[in-house]
Amino acid sequence: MIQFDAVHKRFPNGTTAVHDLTLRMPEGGVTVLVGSSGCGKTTTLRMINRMVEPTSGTIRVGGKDVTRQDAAELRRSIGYVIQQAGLFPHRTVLDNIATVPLLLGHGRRRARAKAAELLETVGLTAEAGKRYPHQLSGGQQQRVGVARALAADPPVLLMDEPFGAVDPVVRTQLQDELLRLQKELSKTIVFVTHDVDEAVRLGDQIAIFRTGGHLVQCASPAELLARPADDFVADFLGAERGLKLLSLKTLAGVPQGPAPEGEAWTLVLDAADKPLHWASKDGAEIPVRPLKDGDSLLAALDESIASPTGLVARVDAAGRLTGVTSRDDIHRHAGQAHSEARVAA
Ligand SMILES: Nc1ncnc2c1ncn2[C@@H]1O[C@H](COP(=O)(O)OP(=O)(O)OP(=O)(O)O)[C@@H](O)[C@H]1O
Repeated sequence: MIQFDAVHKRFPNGTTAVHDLTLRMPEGGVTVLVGSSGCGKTTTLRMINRMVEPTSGTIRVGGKDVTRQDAAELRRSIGYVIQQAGLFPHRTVLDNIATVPLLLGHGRRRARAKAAELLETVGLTAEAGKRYPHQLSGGQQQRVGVARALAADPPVLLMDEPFGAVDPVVRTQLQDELLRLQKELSKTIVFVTHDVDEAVRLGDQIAIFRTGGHLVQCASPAELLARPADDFVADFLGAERGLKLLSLKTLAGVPQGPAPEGEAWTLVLDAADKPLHWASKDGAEIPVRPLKDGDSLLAALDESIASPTGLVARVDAAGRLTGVTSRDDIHRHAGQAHSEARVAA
């Protein structure tokens, strides 16, 4: 767990970057820091590993005051990932990842073996390990950055806009990858971003800052979306708060019934019962996007609008049809999700 108590940071030029910050970042969870430019997110992050020293207040990591620990040692025990990956250009990818284990005194062979294992963990091939950073795409470089930060198996990972410089498709892939890794590794992650959708997707809790380094609200994504503390938070989250909330709720538990037969539209399946498309009596075909229980209510709402029948095809993990759900049922559950979030908040 990371605990900030009454932390202030005032730079020598008089700028207050962080103002009286008291914040708890739970162990094994992802805390996302968001807010407009210059509101103190990076400064907050960098005070955790003492790249910036607080003016007053205390920061504890795992119960220990960071200012009482050797700064270099502390930094080695905390993974740090930045936007441009920050890789050493003249070292191979494998050697980049092996840097920290080497610094920690592991032998060269052990450090490289660990690096090879991590390459695979972040979804890169052994061949990529032999290349130099400039020979990789931006998304691959970010994966290397994550692998390098994980190399010492630190309990804490600091990530400063790690996916800010890649296109939206790669960004979504990297987010998925991080969520998958986090399920396995349960690190205590502090993640800075400008992107509200990224925050909602990744955060167990989101801390919203405003200029002057003031923390305005810290809550789970569902709580924030259902009950923003003030107009600043509401504006920051954007006009589509309701839809964002639906992105957090899944289809599991929403009723389904048999697919219609002999009506204006029929759901066509292949031999393995996998939905192919909707077909009308006069031969028109409309694509179908079958959804699984783990897909979001937002995806279901979207598909129910695209579907010519208002019905959403539901499939099991193997892609076989389990039933269909009506637009009305999706609306009802969407409404329920909102009331539950309001009550819980
Ligand atoms: N070394 C420094 N000396 C003086 N002022 C600084 C220093 N570093 C940051 N600041 C100022 O402190 C404030 C907070 O900066 P910080 O980088 O923490 O914000 P941020 O929320 O991460 O911003 P961004 O989203 O633009 O990266 C800003 O006004 C910034 O100009």
